[in-house]
Amino acid sequence: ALWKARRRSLEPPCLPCLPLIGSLLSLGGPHPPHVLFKELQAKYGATYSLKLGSNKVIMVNHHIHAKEVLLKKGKIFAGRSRTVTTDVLTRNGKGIAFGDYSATWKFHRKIVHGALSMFGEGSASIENIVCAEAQSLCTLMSEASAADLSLDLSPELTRAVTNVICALCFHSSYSRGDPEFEAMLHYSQGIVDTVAKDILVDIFPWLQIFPNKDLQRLKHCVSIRDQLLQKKYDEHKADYSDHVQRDLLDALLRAKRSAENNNTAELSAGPGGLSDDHVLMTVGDIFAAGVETTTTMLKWAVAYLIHQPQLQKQIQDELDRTVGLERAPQLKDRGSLPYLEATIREVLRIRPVAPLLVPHVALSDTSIGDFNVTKGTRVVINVWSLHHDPEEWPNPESFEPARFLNSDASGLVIPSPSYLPFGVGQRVCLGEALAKMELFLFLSTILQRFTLTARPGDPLPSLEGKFGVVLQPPKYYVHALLRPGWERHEDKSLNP
Ligand code: HEM
Repeated sequence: ALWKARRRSLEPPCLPCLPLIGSLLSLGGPHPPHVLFKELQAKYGATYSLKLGSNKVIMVNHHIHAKEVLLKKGKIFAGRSRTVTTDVLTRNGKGIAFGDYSATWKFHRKIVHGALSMFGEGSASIENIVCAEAQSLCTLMSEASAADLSLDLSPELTRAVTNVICALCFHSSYSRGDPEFEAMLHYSQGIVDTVAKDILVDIFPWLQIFPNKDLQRLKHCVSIRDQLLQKKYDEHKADYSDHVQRDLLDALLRAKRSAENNNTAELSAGPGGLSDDHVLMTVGDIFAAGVETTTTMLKWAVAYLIHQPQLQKQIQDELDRTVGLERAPQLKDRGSLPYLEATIREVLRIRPVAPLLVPHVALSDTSIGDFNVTKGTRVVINVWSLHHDPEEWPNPESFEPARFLNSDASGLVIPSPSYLPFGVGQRVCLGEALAKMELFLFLSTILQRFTLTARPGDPLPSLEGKFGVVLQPPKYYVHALLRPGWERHEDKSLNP
């Protein structure tokens, strides 16, 4: 009994010397936070804590504890903390990503999940939207290739991915240079930058990287965003019909109306239901969570492909065999392109875009393994540690898509439970299916046509991440070479 009592009162080892950690940790410094927190395991074990005034943070670096937090005790750890910026961004927590766990939040998440799966795998429309964006990106790359120019793909990928999200949320698509679209690109960047900084400061206050002018910038960007969202919302309300669902806004409007007309327990969202603010903030969330992440993963994938011409060749052989040159790749080809799928999985492993997920908060007193956890504690899952655990991933820093292939390379596997690029459980990424679809369609469409190389005379792209908003590859230029056999397809877009 004594032993049990002792066991129960175990506290995770606490980092003793914050000024030291604080000085090691600076965003521009040699150790991005996730790397430093991985290294500290050697001294403190895989689960340890940091205490900062009244805030306590537990850092989880091993998959067993990570799954206890996210799955086994997923509801207990489903909370989020509020910060100054998330309150500004989400009208005091009315979105999903930063909304605290509640009846309204659960209802809200369920509606959005349903609406997204409607557009998800198996359904044609979003696939067509993504394919069209991929084709238009390829046209641009062809023009550059014909003029022997190299491209910074970053803004082009951002534009393409933003257009997909615009189509999904309010069935509008924009051409280059459209003022509304340019405004959107601009404010989105401002929002993602400031919010991500503030989340880091919430967990690691000593970083002190969040000056007042960031808050000013955020407020400005949010007000521009809100005007645009309000305009779209008003338009949707004006021509809403119960019988047509054109996009996510329609789906949310319908859910809101049926909840209002129907007070059954199942549909009830708790006091207040879904307000107009909730609907607007959902769309804001999808933009904030869906653009930068997907774009960044595409940039990492291209950077790694440039490093591995052999891998490009393997994927292209696969494409030539299954898709050929006469049509564009489609989602249904996914099962017959294992090398490409394995490459996507490996990119998500080696450079997880959200290496610390979004911090979770314990909603009541609980435990992780033998360690006590008190209500209100923030829990950070270090996915970087999970994905670079040498026990689970031999040579973790080496980029080897074949890890995800079965022994005769004919099918896919997930070789370790230490793999959570989208999180798991109550707070799992809502856009996982959409993001995977985009990665597959963009990369297959590009590789069908082009071989990607560095700009002549340039070194290969750096594979070191810059930690800021998300884990970003430094800027690089791509020299895209049209593949043999493609000349005759020029000026003609392929239909899926
Ligand atoms: C490759 C691209 C993406 C990656 C790697 C990614 C990863 C993640 C991760 C790690 C989380 C946090 C999980 C947690 O807190 O435990 C998350 C949350 C979220 N993601 Fe994604 N994401 C991606 C794309 C998208 C897209 C395209 C959308 C839009 C539809 C999206 C919408 C969301 C939302 C709404 C949340 C908040 C969920 C919640 O708090 O309940 N994500 N994502």
